[in-house]
Amino acid sequence: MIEAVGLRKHYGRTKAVDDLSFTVRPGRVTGFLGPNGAGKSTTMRMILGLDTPTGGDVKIDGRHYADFKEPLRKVGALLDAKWVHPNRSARAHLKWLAVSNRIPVSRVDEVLEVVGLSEVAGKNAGGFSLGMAQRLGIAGALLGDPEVLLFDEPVNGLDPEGILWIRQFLHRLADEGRTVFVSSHLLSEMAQTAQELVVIGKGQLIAQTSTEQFIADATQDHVRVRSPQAVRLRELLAASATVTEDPAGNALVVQGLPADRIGELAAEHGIVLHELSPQRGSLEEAFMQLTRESVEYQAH
Ligand SMILES: Nc1ncnc2c1ncn2[C@@H]1O[C@H](COP(=O)(O)OP(=O)(O)OP(=O)(O)O)[C@@H](O)[C@H]1O
Repeated sequence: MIEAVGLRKHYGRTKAVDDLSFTVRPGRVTGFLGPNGAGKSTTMRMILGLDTPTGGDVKIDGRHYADFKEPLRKVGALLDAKWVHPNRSARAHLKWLAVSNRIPVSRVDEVLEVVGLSEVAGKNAGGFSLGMAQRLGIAGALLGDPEVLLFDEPVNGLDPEGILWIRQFLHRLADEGRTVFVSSHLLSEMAQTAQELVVIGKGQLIAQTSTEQFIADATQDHVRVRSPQAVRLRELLAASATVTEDPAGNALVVQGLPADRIGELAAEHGIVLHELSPQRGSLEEAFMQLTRESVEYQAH
């Protein structure tokens, strides 16, 4: 379990992380979500003891990262996939990591197998595609068979196949009971990957909730209705719903009544409908709206 309490990191006048508290539990994939510059990487670096907090605290199972005698056995992390010696083979890179962390070298071939790199293990990592480099980074994170795993933007720049592989792999790690904390600036991606979300904007917590709940709260369903008797229909619906017009002014936008009920009401009053279509709010729009609000809220 990862627990941050009142965590802060200030760079001069920039509050990269500002009084941030959250908890990441085992057995689930927890998405760490926020727009670019929200403070995700800074927070991850503080979890790993690579940055010292200006204030507050973050602990892993009640201890600071630096207090673990063999940290790679407790926490594995992928912060930058390009962090590898270009002239070293994948196997040599992992062996070096294993030896310098007193992890049995036999583990190297195991993790290469787990991430599907066994066949290219002897090739220079410098020639790897981004997807292969990500897999090698993940293999490094898994060397110590850690309970806690941190991944910073692991799907950035990957093709759909690579994204799917990472998504399934993260689920597998969580199903094994590990704590999996993965950052992204894309809500649509996280919606498919994470079961829990920690959402931040401008270094502050916006929400910590299940992904399902976050999406339900963030997106508002509505129904688009077109009718040649729009004025009458609008009066009728306004008694039990919120009715506005779409920006082009050629349809009513109804919130608070399902499409079925709108159709029934129109029929009961002999109103002709040309369109009756349920709409779902866009995840990305809702997310941008939420994070924008947090910025404005902070400014006031
Ligand atoms: N070493 C540093 N010195 C000064 N400012 C920094 C430093 N590291 C980060 N910042 C600033 O802190 C803020 C948060 O940055 P951070 O990289 O943690 O955000 P992020 O959410 O990971 O963004 P991204 O998705 O772009 O990686 C930004 O305004 C950034 O410019």
